[in-house]
Amino acid sequence: MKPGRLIAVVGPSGVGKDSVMRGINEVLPQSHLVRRVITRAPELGGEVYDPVTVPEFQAMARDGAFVVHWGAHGLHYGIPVSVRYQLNKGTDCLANFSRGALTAGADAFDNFLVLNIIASPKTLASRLAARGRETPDEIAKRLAQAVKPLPQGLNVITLSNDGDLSQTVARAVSALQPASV
Ligand SMILES: Nc1ncnc2c1ncn2[C@@H]1O[C@H](COP(=O)(O)OP(=O)(O)OP(=O)(O)O)[C@@H](O)[C@H]1O
Ligand SMILES: O=P(O)(O)OC[C@H]1O[C@H](OP(=O)(O)O)[C@H](O)[C@@H]1O
Repeated sequence: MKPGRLIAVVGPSGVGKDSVMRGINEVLPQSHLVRRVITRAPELGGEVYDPVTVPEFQAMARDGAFVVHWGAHGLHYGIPVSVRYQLNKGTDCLANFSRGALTAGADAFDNFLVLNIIASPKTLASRLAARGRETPDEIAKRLAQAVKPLPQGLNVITLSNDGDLSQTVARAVSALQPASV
């Protein structure tokens, strides 16, 4: 059985990674949305995740519960090893990833593809403000980290999400074909 692709969705905070991932999954329900483990309070929403405390996260990392994990915005994020079960049965998996963890991801997964979502600074600022998950101070810090180069040598699809979400999703689905997402 051909393993599924780990599709790492990256881009600046507020660009629409989770929205694009959910849209792709609606069009291609045979794909799998990876549920991350995050040291974020449970009630904050924005994506479906497994909330844990920092000591819990550290114990999980020590015990080998993650394929890849990273820190950003004062939080810890982990991709659970259960993703390997999905990949091994040929399912393509969509994971909200960190640009800083792409090299580790490419090392960890055989079939690794990057979906790089971009948008203008003006779009990012208005979307983060409208989402309302972070404070204005946290939003300013996220915007300051909007530009980050991707590592060389990866298989990358870049798409703008400045326009309609449905159009971005349609372009993403088309770019991900003809493989069996
Ligand atoms: N094309 C779009 N047009 C209008 N609003 C959008 C579009 N894409 C996403 N949004 C909205 O922008 C906000 C940020 O989107 P989302 O949470 O998906 O971004 P993200 O990249 O996953 O952010 P983060 O990395 O901070 O979690 C959400 O409120 C979402 O509904
Ligand atoms: O800036 P880079 O390293 O690409 O991404 C860092 C982190 O920012 C976002 O976190 P959140 O989902 O907004 O909390 C991403 O999901 C990633 O985990």
